[in-house]
Amino acid sequence: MRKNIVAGNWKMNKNVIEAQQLMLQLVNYTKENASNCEIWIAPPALYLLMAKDLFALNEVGIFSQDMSEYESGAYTGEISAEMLESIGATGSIIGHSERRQFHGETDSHCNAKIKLALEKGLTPIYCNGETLEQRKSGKHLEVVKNQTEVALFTLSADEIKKVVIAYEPVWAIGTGETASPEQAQEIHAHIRSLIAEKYGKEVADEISILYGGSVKPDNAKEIFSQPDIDGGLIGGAALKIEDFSKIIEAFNA
Ligand SMILES: O=C[C@H](O)COP(=O)(O)O
Repeated sequence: MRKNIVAGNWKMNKNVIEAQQLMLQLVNYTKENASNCEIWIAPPALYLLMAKDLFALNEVGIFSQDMSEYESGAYTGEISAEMLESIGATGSIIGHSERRQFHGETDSHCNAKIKLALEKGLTPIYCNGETLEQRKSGKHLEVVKNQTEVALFTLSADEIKKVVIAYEPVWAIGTGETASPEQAQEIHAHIRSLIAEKYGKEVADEISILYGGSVKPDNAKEIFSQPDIDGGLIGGAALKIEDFSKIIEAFNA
């Protein structure tokens, strides 16, 4: 079901004490403040169990930042969908551009991971987006189309409805440069229309599409107010409760 979501991707930040402190701040924040969106966090994998414990009584979704395309076995360093399911995780980020850039992840890998996640009842947050070069050469719509088709279009209508998509232009990640609300809206509408063409409008309208790339307290409201933008996947600004909470509050009237 389409919902408004603010998801924090902590990436490779915070030692265990700092992670615990930020989680406790978020536990307190969510106890004291009602919000008009779902709140999800993706801490480093090492802290997922701690997150499950600390948020046991809060409605905060707990996500891994990646998961394996393999089911189980001799894959050193990997975390499986089944492991995530077994600790009660909500889901996993899949295909983040940093995984693509530094670990050679492709949309075919994403497709395999998404299927495994769905089989285990996990919510995949599938990330896509173009590089600066691709945008400058006017290929952004085509790139995102290709990514979306390869990663998602082998899914059934029932399956794709359970996927959350995060459009993250690579040139806006951690750079302080944000896509304008209009640029982001253009791609979000494009993704939704691709899904509508393939699966029908009803299915497309059920899918939450998040924007990621230098979302901050001072630009969140304008970005989230676009008709096809259902929230954000937040990096740097998810690392401080003051910033993250203000972004959550961008959904308040
Ligand atoms: O996963 C989050 C995105 O990569 C955005 O990161 P950022 O908010 O630091 O630009």
